[in-house]
Amino acid sequence: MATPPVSDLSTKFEKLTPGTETPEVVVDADAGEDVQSAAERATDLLESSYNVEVKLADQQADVNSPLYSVKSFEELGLHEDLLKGLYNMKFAKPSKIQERALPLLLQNPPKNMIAQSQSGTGKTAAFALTILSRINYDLHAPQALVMSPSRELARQTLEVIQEMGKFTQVTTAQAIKEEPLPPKVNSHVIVGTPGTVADLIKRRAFDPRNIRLFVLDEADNMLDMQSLGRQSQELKRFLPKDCQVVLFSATWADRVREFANSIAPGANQITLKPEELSVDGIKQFYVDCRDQMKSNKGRKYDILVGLYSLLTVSQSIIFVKKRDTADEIAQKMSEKHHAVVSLHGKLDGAQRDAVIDSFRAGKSKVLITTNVIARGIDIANVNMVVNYDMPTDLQGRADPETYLHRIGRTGRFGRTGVSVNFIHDERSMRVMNDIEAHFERKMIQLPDDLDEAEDIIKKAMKSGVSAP
Ligand SMILES: Nc1ncnc2c1ncn2[C@@H]1O[C@H](COP(=O)(O)OP(=O)(O)OP(=O)(O)O)[C@@H](O)[C@H]1O
Repeated sequence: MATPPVSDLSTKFEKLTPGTETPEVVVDADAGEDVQSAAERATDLLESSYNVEVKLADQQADVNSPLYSVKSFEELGLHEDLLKGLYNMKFAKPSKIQERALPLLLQNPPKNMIAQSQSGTGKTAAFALTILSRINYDLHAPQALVMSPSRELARQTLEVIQEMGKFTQVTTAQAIKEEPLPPKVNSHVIVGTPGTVADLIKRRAFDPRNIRLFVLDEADNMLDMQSLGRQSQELKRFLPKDCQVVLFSATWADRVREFANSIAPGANQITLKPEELSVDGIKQFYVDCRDQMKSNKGRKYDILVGLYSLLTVSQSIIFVKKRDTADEIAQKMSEKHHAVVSLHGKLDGAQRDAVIDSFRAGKSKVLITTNVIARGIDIANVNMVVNYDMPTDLQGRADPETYLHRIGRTGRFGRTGVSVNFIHDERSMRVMNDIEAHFERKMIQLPDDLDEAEDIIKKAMKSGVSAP
């Protein structure tokens, strides 16, 4: 059965609660998450007195902002039920990536897409709208497959699709580790991690021949990780030849571009230069702990806690290299009465869900984590990101892509936020300098005096002024 043209869909729609037809799918063994975890090498801060500053209207009026667009959602030719969904989510205007990508994504015959845009600029909505525009709602079978690198991101993306499609008949299923698997999946959209989706296909839980859209979110990350890249490629072999392949990410290291081109041949491409990637609303700082640590005046951890005891931050995320460090810091900060949780690959699925849900609901104020949720997670109240350990690759070299994704957990869609790097030795300084050089952006040193540092961070959070 053919998909009705975008403008014809209204006649086909009846109200239906998303997800009522098919229970959410869940499975076992998920290599996606395991691989992600293996790569983990890498307060209630008193009462919050700062509200996250949002100047969306101003930002969307600035032609140089990635949030600016010439057009409206109506002009992008979206169906009125999707427009309703967008307005219900309080989306007034498309962002630049939405304005540029949507006409290309919706053209017929469909063309593949490899797209890049800064963190927090609305890439999810761009592919979610494409999916919701392309589904044939009369056909009760999976037609879009979305791959995410982590269970947290898969769950979040699923919710976005459900919310955006609230006024359509869309049905969705999630394919993530440790969840019960129905023998047959009939939902229009499956969002999952690659290993679990592969498992679904292996078990013939759905017919892949109906898939018309294959989306790899955070695609560079998946293609860069050998087993995920292989899995994604294998999955693609089961899909129809004319299936539209859509790859989105904020970062595209050169080494994965070739792979991307092979998985999405002939794609339309939207790219940015490294120096265009930094989000202006995120002010980037560092504390140099080297002298204090040398003179035994304080350990790195004491400096972190000292900073947190002074700062009033809405919510924040602290990134560390090892799972044990995450747990240790969480425990010590809890003893100091901060509302802290830790999240990493050692936890089981239910525990991970409980932790992220509690943080999302604002019940905990500080999330300490490894790279496992460095990408995609969208929580508006996060206004500080701390790199307790600088992000490095397995060889100990600077990992600018992970750095950009980590700090991108703040400053979402025009909000302001700060990031603070903890520099404790020559190596971490070198890593930071390499990241500065990569993005052509200097980070600002915070003074040793924590009261002064607090003052600077406070102003940065309020001002929205870019770091030089
Ligand atoms: N046109 C819009 N108007 C208002 N808000 C929007 C619009 N598009 C997206 N948003 C909101 O902006 C936030 C960031 O969007 P999203 O998570 O899609 O960013 P992203 O580009 O995928 O980020 P990342 O690179 O971190 O994955 C979300 O809270 C989303 O609801």
